[in-house]
Amino acid sequence: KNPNEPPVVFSWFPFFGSTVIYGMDPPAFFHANRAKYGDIFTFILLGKKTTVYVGPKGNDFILNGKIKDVNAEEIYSVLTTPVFGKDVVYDCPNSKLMEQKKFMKVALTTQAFQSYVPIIADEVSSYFKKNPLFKSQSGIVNIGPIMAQLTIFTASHSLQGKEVRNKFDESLADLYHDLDMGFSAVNFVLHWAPLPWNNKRDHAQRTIAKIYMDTIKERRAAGQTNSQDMMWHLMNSTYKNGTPVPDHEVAHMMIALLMAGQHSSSSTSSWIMLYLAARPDIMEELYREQVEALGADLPPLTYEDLAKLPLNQAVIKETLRLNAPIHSIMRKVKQPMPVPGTKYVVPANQTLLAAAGVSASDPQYFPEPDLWEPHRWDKESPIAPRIPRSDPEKDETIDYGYGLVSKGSMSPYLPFGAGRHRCIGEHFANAQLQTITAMIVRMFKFRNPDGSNKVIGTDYVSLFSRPLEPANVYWEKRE
Ligand code: HEM
Ligand SMILES: N#Cc1ccc(COc2ccc(/C=C/c3ccc(C(F)(F)[C@](O)(Cn4cnnn4)c4ccc(F)cc4F)nc3)cc2)cc1
Repeated sequence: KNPNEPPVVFSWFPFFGSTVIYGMDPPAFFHANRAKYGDIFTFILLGKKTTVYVGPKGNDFILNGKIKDVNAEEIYSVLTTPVFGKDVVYDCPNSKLMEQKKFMKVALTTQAFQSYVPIIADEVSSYFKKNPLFKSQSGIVNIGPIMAQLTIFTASHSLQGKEVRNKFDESLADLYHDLDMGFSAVNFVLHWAPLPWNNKRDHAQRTIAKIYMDTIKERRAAGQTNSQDMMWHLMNSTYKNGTPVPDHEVAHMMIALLMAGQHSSSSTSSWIMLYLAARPDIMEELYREQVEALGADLPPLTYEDLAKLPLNQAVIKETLRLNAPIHSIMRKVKQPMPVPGTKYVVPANQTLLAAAGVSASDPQYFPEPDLWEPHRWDKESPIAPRIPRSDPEKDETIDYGYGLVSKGSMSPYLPFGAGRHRCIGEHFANAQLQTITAMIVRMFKFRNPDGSNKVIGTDYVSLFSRPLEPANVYWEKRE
């Protein structure tokens, strides 16, 4: 028992340690051990000492850690590089990732969102018109696969471009599935294993990358259009050292963005539909909110309309509070890290784990934390979040090379992370999720098949937490 290191979670097993008990339900594992040991404790994850530091201080310690102290790519690259492809994201120096995030962010402008919202809205309406499962007036459907299809159609058409969207109706869907098989938690540990699916993953990665590179050549030959999509921006970007972004890096960044957006948004949109089925009253309120704000004839949705629908926005915010798709953010410790305010020093070569979701369900910040209640985000709500309003000066923002990001160091609500590795897809994700939700509210009424207000449990085994399957919803069309 080393007094200079955080307490270690007891376990009977050498090597495996607490891996399985953590892997089955990470939030339960975090809460149970926080009660026993406090905000900072170490557990053994597949032979690796992993120090968890929860709460706003822990989030700040890990997410705003200095680049000389904490490293993301050494942990994530084994998982992401075989799926995305080489030379991008975690297969390059962090300084290059910062430039790549700047290129991506440049493409995610208000003007781009203004063109994306009608595209997403049309994809949603035509999806339900075409899908034979929704021919009748009402029925029961397993919602996960529906939202996964909706997400890939809406994200590929808006963010990736029309050519890519059309290819999802042909070969790309199966290739994407093979690639996706490689994007799983087990590959975190068995990435080296010649597992059958890893060969399919590698073939899919090369084939999809080639599809993107052929599309890039076609577009170059056709000459500049005014299209807003991500591919054009990446194709016309140049690194600080004067090198234009090579075609293979454009293709690999497009795959990275496809994977990021797909898993995070399909998980979140599935949760949203399950919460609306559990709370039909909220779904009715959302419908009335649109009628009052946009008119009873419900005109085609625009990007500006989304800001007129505060409850619609709160539904996404509240869902991400309870069901953030990334439950564990991990970093490799590069040199000993003294923990401020304690006698602890986290040794080099250990893993640090930030679990931002723990403070998002802490009663100290969110009264009745386990209650999914979008109205808690209303001004005068009795269960309003108690987020220490760190005054604007102190709520420092910092620029790592891709624009100002809030350090978010005192916030108990960080579904998009914070600091150097913070998400650049937040605004796209919100526009996509708000549009999908608003369109579905227009077409359907949901409830649980048994009429209860229950919500299904979480599958933590895959890389992104998502609802257990099957998760059935009773739906009926609004006349
Ligand atoms: C609900 C949707 C989403 C959630 C909850 C989410 C969450 C996160 C989180 C927690 C991180 C920080 C990871 C870390 O610190 O290790 C992150 C990073 C990132 N996300 Fe997202 N994300 C979402 C959607 C998206 C979308 C749609 C895109 C792309 C269009 C995207 C692209 C990225 C990128 C490029 C990073 C930077 C990784 C790094 O700098 O290391 N995300 N996201
Ligand atoms: N027994 C057992 C047993 C033990 C343990 C477990 C489970 O243990 C764990 C532990 C950690 C994790 C971490 C999730 C994790 C991290 C990084 C990424 C990512 F890098 F991929 C991402 O951030 C994703 N992203 C960002 N925004 N949207 N998506 C990203 C970044 C940039 C980019 F361009 C594309 C990206 F998509 N993805 C996921 C998941 C499961 C199960 C079973």
